[in-house]
Amino acid sequence: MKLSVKAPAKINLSLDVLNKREDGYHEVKMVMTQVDLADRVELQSQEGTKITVEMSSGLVPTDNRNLAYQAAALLQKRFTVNQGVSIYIKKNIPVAAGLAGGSSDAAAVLKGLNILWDLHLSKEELADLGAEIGSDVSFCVYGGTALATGRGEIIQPLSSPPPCWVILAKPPIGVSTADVYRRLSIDQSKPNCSDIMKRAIEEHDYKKICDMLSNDLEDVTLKMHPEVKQIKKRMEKSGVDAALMSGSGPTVFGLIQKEARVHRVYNALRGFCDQVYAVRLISQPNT
Ligand SMILES: C[C@@](CO)(OP(=O)(O)O)[C@H](O)COP(=O)(O)OP(=O)(O)OC[C@H]1O[C@@H](n2ccc(N)nc2=O)[C@H](O)[C@@H]1O
Ligand SMILES: Nc1ncnc2c1ncn2[C@@H]1O[C@H](COP(=O)(O)OP(=O)(O)O)[C@@H](O)[C@H]1O
Repeated sequence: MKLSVKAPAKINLSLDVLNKREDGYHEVKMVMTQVDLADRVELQSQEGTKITVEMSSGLVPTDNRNLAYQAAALLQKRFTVNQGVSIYIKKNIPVAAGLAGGSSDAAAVLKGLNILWDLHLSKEELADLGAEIGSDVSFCVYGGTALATGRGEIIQPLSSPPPCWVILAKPPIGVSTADVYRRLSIDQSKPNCSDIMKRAIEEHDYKKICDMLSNDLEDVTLKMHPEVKQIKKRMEKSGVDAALMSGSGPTVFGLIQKEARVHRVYNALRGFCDQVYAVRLISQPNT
């Protein structure tokens, strides 16, 4: 049997870092949402118990360091599955970009193998397993839009934000999430933006969503990589409604509601940065 699962990218509309925990992770509160830039994950049963991964892009290892491999191995071990799988990933999401491409691939494998291997696990159970692979995997299992707390693995689904275009621009640098968290100094007095962002989404208030875009990790990455700051400035000047860096970066996204403006912004960024995408928010959870 063969199965194909879509693995969409995410952006962080807000990201508050609350404190550093004893286990080395940071307690966060963030509003995340998916966009229609997606990898395609193909799963095919294979003889024996071997797990193999192939990718269209050579940038990511295909051995047990691959998050898709880890997802399959986790299910196989936890539920003593006596079957193998070959995984092919058509990579469309830029790697190490703050867009959770690897986490989304892992979530797609969990969801796909749940069907292929007849495991009958609930979304909650899949999300709990996802948290063992990475902090962003649980959100990717749910998909859509959500408030994420804990280290990012506690998910409260939210309604969809008002429809809009999203311009993504990724400079040719990779950013290590661990490195960005390590360099952050937490400002405890800073107001918490995610609660207001959550309310703005519930109220379907596009202007408030734009006004409240906020990311505590942005300053850290902008200081390390001034070219990210340049891209953000360029985006703001070219006419987006609001712009922000996603996750630990370096991708910057801009929100636009007027379709007539999308081409202008896209072209202004294309002259400046190789990887630019004009996509839309996904309005329904990806089941
Ligand atoms: C920053 C965010 C925002 O959505 O996204 P990305 O920029 O990676 O897309 C996430 O918090 C990233 O999630 P993810 O990429 O799954 O992180 P993990 O693999 O769990 O952790 C990588 C490393 O980041 C640090 N880390 C991660 C999450 C967290 N809440 N606190 C941390 O301090 C830890 O040092 C950890 O070893
Ligand atoms: N299937 C995968 N796709 C992308 N990256 C992966 C995958 N498996 C493991 N990785 C590793 O995970 C790291 C983070 O990748 P990614 O999920 O693309 O970025 P981010 O965490 O910034 O959103 C990279 O260093 C990459 O080598």
